[in-house]
Amino acid sequence: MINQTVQTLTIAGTDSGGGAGVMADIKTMQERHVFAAAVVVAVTAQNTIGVQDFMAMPKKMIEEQFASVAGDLKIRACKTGMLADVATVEAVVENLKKYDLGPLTVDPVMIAKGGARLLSEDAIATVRNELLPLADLLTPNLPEAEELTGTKIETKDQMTTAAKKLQELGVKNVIIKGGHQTSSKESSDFVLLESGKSFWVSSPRIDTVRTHGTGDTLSSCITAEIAKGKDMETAIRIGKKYVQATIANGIEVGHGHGPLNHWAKISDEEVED
Ligand SMILES: Nc1ncnc2c1ncn2[C@@H]1O[C@H](COP(=O)(O)OP(=O)(O)O)[C@@H](O)[C@H]1O
Ligand SMILES: Cc1ncc(COP(=O)(O)OP(=O)(O)O)c(N)n1
Repeated sequence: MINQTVQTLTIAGTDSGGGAGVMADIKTMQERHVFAAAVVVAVTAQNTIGVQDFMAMPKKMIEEQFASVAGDLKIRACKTGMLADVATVEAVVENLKKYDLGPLTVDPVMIAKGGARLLSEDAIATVRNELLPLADLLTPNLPEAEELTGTKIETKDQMTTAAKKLQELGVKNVIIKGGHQTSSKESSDFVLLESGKSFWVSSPRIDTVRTHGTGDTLSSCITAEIAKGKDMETAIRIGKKYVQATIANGIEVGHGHGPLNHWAKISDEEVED
């Protein structure tokens, strides 16, 4: 008898250009050897140059996708990405409460690298008050952590304080990503675990414009590792190694912020599944 394949779910928006959102999530999960399903909550017309347009899915369609997935698959871990607006966040929260989809990683996507808003301003409070308390892991970048905590974050000390504030909002584990700190030679993310343990995961900053989808890739890799049964710290460390490899081994696609190389491999001891 064949063991059941580890199944994961992304709940996010699509990227027609293939670099971010559901597309980056599925490529990452596939590369990390788990099966990926998707509840598409928004569709974007997007490429490496920017987001040209987007449309959120109607509530009924979101509900039906959740029912289809939960009615057939055994999801071991899931993640959220772009959630567009208040109605979409509320629909996702309702369905996350309804079905057992395993540990939840929330990537609170707000603004794309090109500057386009992927979450309406009035939906930030809904994410903070309704979605965050459901999250096993929250993965904000610096501007997202600033919005969610209502504080300016410019220093490492401010990152650690913000992580504590985010935990107070009901999130179990937090990783604040430092990718936007472009003046630093290292790309350092701060992790605060449920146990109170905290640490930095750092890697050399790579000087490239090909960083479209870094946040999605990190959060979906961590989700895949959690689904495979890795503990939170190990899953985060593998996620960081994988995202570094996908940036370091760049591919040439498009004319703007190019996508990552999801084929990039990390060494066997980190893959160990
Ligand atoms: N130029 C870079 N070199 C190395 N790592 C990077 C670089 N840019 C981002 N990262 C890493 O990619 C991950 C995603 O970070 P970030 O870009 O801040 O998220 P987002 O895509 O959500 O804005 C983090 O682990 C961060 O440290
Ligand atoms: C549909 C969609 N979802 C998420 C993002 C943002 O992805 P992220 O990994 O934060 O990468 P950048 O936008 O910062 O390149 C997106 N662009 N589209």
